[in-house]
Amino acid sequence: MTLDPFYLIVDSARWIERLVPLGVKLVQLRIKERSDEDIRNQIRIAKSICTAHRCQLIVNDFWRLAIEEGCDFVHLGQEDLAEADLGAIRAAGLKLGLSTHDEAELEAALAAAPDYVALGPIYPTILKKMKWAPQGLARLSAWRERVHPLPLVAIGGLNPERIDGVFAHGADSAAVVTDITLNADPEARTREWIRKTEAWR
Ligand SMILES: Cc1ncc(COP(=O)(O)OP(=O)(O)O)c(N)n1
Ligand SMILES: Cc1nc(C(=O)O)sc1CCOP(=O)(O)O
Ligand SMILES: [Mg+2]
Repeated sequence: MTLDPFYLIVDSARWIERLVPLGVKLVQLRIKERSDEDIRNQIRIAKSICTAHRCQLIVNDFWRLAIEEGCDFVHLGQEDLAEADLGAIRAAGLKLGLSTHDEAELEAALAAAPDYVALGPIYPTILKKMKWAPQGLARLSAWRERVHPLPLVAIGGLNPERIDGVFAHGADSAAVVTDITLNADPEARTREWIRKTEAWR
């Protein structure tokens, strides 16, 4: 399986409506602290937009809703993984991406036979408080060796200036939130990301 090198992560279907039509091919819907009803509704809208634009939708955390809504890819962190029913996810035909932040998490992730592994935060992130120091690029290269032949996703503090570095150190896809969603012109920044990742596509 291959992943698009530009992996957009957003917190609403509204963002998906705005940015996916620009040519985004891989997007994660990462919604926190909303009712199941609201999240279900946003998954529905996101799925319909992504289908129309041939964009791969990945649902973060809410694997039950993803199954019920006929999605085909979920992302889970280690705490999510501990509580998830992997058998049910697989039986429903969903692909699975997993977060890792240290050796123990990498072992646990590989044991779950995921479809990709993410390593973060590569650089400091302002999106959420994290207990891990920035991993840096050398760690990404080490993960590349360990994760092969699975795709490796880099996440945390990425921007267009840092893209070439993460790919040169073995990432297959660069995931991003605030560099786009907090940008003064998210549409222009999205186009810049698509251009900058073209060489890796
Ligand atoms: C591509 C990607 N990598 C890592 C994460 C983080 O997942 P998790 O550790 O479960 O934290 P939350 O995103 O749920 O706060 C991710 N979502 N996507
Ligand atoms: C959601 C998330 N997970 C991370 C991890 O390391 O697992 S870093 C991160 C935040 C990514 O946002 P930004 O691109 O704004 O730094
Ligand atoms: Mg999670």
